[in-house]
Amino acid sequence: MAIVFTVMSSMNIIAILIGIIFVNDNKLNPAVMLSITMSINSIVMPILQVVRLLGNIASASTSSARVKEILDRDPKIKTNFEVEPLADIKGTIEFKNVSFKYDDDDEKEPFILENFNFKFEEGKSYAFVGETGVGKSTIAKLLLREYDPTTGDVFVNNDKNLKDINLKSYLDHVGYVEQEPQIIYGTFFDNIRYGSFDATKEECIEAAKKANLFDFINGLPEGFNTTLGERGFILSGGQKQRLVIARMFLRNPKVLILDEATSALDNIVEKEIQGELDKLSNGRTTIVIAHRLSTIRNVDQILVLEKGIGVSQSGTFDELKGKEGRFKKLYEAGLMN
Ligand SMILES: Nc1ncnc2c1ncn2[C@@H]1O[C@H](COP(=O)(O)OP(=O)(O)OP(=O)(O)O)[C@@H](O)[C@H]1O
Repeated sequence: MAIVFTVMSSMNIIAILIGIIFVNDNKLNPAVMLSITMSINSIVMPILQVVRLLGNIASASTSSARVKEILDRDPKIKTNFEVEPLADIKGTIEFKNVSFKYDDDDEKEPFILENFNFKFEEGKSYAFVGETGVGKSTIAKLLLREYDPTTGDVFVNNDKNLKDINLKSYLDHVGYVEQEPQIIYGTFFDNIRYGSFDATKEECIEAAKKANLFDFINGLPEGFNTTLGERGFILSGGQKQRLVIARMFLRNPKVLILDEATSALDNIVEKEIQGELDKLSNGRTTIVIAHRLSTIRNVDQILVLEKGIGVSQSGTFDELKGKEGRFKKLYEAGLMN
């Protein structure tokens, strides 16, 4: 297209130069030359526009072919929306011979989890600990079905393969408290209701009370109608955590995944929040992805992950802290703080 543009412009300039020579030699009237130049321009400009348009059409059709290629791709995670929804999560959740790596196609990439086997009992609490990068959060991602195992399976309700379950209905029963609490632009009501859109104002207030957030919100001039988020009221780290905990009380999930829920808080706030988290976990299958051992004192079972080994130790906090092994090392390294 640039070539056409250059050729057309050059021809235009040449025509003008020839015209000037003719005018100088008195072979052409200046008025006639002006009208010829204007006529040439009025022919050339539309041709250039058409050429430009053709170029745009060509690049748009290449882009739309790329978009189609992406849309036509089979999603890796099958959502099974056509399958009957899961009414509840009951019984065990089991990882059976699960091996996982993020890039299935890369043979050189090592497995993050290799032949991992574990059964979570209904209503009990578990914590994964281990050095950074060992695969703790990956376990949470597999439970949330952000990924499927490379090999092996995850079974819920004792024997239902997670791959075959209606994904939305499963996730409706799973609560996830992530490292960075997500606050949306909206009021406290909107933020607590986020994820349980049918909840009434009374239910939101009840959830805020359970998360120990009610007195704070009620003390604000606009109460639950205070706007949060970007350009709105800014919450502290602890208040954000409480807001997410209130959301969870409202959603009332059967399975709770807490990914380093208290990592960003100071010790005093962390202790206060821990009380609310313990209340929230009560009676639910709870899986904590932990960095600070102080947050998992009360869980039923701690699993220590080690690179290349998988689960190297398991037991209660008190059992593990007295035993030789990785947990004792982590404990003595000051991860209690
Ligand atoms: N989306 C991803 N794509 C590719 N590799 C990833 C991805 N997410 C994590 N990893 C890699 O997988 C390994 C395990 O990560 P994971 O986050 O599960 O570890 P972790 O034990 O939770 O670590 P941390 O304590 O630092 O959060 C790490 O080597 C990490 O770099």
